[in-house]
Amino acid sequence: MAMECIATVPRRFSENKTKEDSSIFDAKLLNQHSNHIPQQFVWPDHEKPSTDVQPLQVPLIDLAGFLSGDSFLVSEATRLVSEAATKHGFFLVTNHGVDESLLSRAYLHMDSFFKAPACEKQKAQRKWGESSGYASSFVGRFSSKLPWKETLSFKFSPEEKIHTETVKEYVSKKMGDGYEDFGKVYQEYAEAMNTLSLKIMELLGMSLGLERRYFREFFEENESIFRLNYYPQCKQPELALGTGPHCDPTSLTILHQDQVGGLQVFVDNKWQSIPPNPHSFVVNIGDTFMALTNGRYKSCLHRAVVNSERERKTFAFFLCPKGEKVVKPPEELVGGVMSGQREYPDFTWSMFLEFTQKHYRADMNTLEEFSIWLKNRKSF
Ligand SMILES: C=C1C[C@]23C[C@H]1CC[C@H]2[C@]1(C)CCC[C@@](C)(C(=O)O)[C@H]1[C@@H]3C(=O)O
Ligand SMILES: O=C(O)CCC(=O)C(=O)O
Ligand SMILES: [Fe+2]
Repeated sequence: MAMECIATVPRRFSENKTKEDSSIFDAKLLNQHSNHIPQQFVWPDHEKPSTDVQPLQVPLIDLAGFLSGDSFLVSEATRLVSEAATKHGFFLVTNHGVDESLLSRAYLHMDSFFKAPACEKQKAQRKWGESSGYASSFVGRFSSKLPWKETLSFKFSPEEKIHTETVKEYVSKKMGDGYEDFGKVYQEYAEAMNTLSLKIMELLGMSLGLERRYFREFFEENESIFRLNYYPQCKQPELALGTGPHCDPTSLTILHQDQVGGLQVFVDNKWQSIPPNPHSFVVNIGDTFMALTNGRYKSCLHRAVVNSERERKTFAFFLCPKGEKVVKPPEELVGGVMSGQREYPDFTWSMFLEFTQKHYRADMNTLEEFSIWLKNRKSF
């Protein structure tokens, strides 16, 4: 990997930062230079991490069992998914068919990128309003409650459907020579997530009493986001958050976390942890899928905490429909035995994504705020 740039020492964080300032967040240097984290990374008391967090029991779905067609295994999988998705939207998937060696290669390459000098990472710097690219500290985007993480996000569409820039082409364009293997492993990972997400869409469709292919066809052509989350060690983890409290605005999130732990979900009025399980993926419903089910399946509040001992790494694949597809629930989930009441307006993912990238920081109210924003736009 080319290291032609000279490591730049990041300018110190000071109170009078302007939004335009793209100060480099180099946690290693921040950690070495002070026992206190910059004020911009300190969260308000009511959002600071809690200490006595217990594990949340989420069902472990045997995906191979579901796909085998065995009637008992199918009914067991659909029952467990229906219960979890109706309550909090989180479940684990095992026997998923993703190659373990792909996972270990993906983690290895993550180290090589996030441990590179800041100016090397900045070659892929996220541009304002864009959902792809490298982001550190988010200081150019938010002025307070900064997440203690660095992220590298890619756009992904299954090539056989619409030819868009692939992950490996993006990496080559942004990072140049020496990143061929890096681009290849994340292209392969994103393709594996696309395959896995469509299988899960079959399971979700059946669990709602729809045709098995209903949601699979809705997402066959997708314009998804694949994100690497790197959470450096933090000197004051009791004051910071790796990722703040939010519901994913997307449709379905497939997350792999390393062995460190830190993902928490707000269920039954308290924060509960999802312990690491290397052989499974954490899957959660997002706002867009909640709208597609007319509110039947829940997009749930969650966050990531950090620690002072170990860095933490996770991969998040966010399945999103084609940008211009209209997001509206099937009649079966609105009429019939249902109240006939629509919970959310029709919208497109491209509008919702633009809302989160240019107008509103995703939190626990994103979908409601977006619905209001849409109505206000229409009344002009
Ligand atoms: C569509 C997206 C916006 C975010 C990345 C994906 C799905 C999750 C969103 C996010 C992680 C929710 C918390 C706030 C956020 C700003 C972050 O911490 O990164 C969100 C992402 C984003 O807007 O970049
Ligand atoms: O990294 C994690 O544990 C969660 C990250 C997350 O929720 C997100 O990126 O949307
Ligand atoms: Fe999330």
